[in-house]
Amino acid sequence: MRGNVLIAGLGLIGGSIALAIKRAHPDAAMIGYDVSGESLRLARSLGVIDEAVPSFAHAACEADVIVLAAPVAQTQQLLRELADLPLRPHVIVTDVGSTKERIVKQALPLLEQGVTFIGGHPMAGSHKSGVAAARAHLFENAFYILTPTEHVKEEQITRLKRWLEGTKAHFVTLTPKEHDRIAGVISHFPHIIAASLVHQAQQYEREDELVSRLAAGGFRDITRIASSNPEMWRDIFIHNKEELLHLFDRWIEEMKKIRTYVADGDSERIYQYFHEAKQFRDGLPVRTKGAIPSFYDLYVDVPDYPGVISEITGYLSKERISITNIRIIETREDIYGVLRLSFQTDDDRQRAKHCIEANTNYETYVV
Ligand SMILES: NC(=O)c1ccc[n+]([C@@H]2O[C@H](COP(=O)([O-])OP(=O)(O)OC[C@H]3O[C@@H](n4cnc5c(N)ncnc54)[C@H](O)[C@@H]3O)[C@@H](O)[C@H]2O)c1
Ligand SMILES: O=C(O)C(=O)C[C@]1(C(=O)O)C=C[C@@H](O)C=C1
Repeated sequence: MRGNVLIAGLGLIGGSIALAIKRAHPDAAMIGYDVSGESLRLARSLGVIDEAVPSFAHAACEADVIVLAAPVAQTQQLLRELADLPLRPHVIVTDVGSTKERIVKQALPLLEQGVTFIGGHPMAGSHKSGVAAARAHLFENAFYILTPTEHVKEEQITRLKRWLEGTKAHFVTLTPKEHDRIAGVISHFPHIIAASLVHQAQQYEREDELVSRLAAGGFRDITRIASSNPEMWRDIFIHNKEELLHLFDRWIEEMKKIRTYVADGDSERIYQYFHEAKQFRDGLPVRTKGAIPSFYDLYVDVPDYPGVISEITGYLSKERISITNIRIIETREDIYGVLRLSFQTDDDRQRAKHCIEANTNYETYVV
């Protein structure tokens, strides 16, 4: 498709959307706007956009598609500005914000003027922020939620999906309320848990500095998202307040319940608690990105001697196969350890498997 695509907010998500749109529509002109001149310059020099513009209003009036990709409170502000501008009659305006009710409400004046606004939320991301972390494949296989109102015609939704087809995401339509309820439990609330675990460890650290030195595997896994952008999460918590207050109450009840099992030394109930959680967690779809990101993991049995990791990564780097994560799962003296290598795609994982098998006699397997 051809046309001017304006991306307002060139961070992780805006940058990734820009790259995905360009991948599917190379003739589209990707125009970027950001309040940060630095992000704008970086986006231009990384080739994420074709043109950087200093004025949102001017570029919006010339745009065929407008993607708002700023933090949610800023997205509301941009929607306010759009409502006073003479936009092209056929323009499609969308956003990528992690909350939907307040944003869609903010878009009502636009919708009442006959402008197409379709709320959107690609359900994949990272704890990293900024355009340097943007990737065209960030949303591959992820769910991409759309929250059109009754003002929006079906053909406009189809047109937006065509613009976004380079994301290779799966589109799902929800009402803004449904969206905020579900995102509350699987995305927003877990961020508070991660942050509060970190706060708890930090308080313990004041009494014993070994705490952070010993914080390893499990703690790191469960608190990864506590490294996310605090501005973004502050805005999400202000937007989805009602749902989150409800989740706090339920969580406190949940903690009281498991606390009682522990206090009573009720081994049967404690076992059941973990067992049921494991069953539900293990049953979640693994190939779909989203709240539980999918990783393409390859396991390698490696002898426990110094240099084995650099040997393997050396073979992979010669073949230009990039690894997204690397971890030794178990090493004890004199026995084989398990090296877990994570890749962005199944294809990378297959290539890595062949490469390691061709260069070593270490056993590899996919679980
Ligand atoms: N990070 C994730 O995992 C994730 C996933 C899905 C959706 N989202 C949503 O995507 C949006 C962007 O998040 P991100 O992770 O890309 O953040 P980011 O911090 O990487 O990027 C945000 C960008 O918006 C710019 N910005 C701020 N105010 C602006 C304004 N008024 N006009 C134009 N640009 C402005 C910032 O300078 C920055 O470059 C947020 O609404 C967030 O809720 C994030
Ligand atoms: O993987 C991560 O780091 C994320 O936090 C991604 C995540 C999530 O909670 O799943 C964060 C916010 C979004 O709106 C969508 C995705």
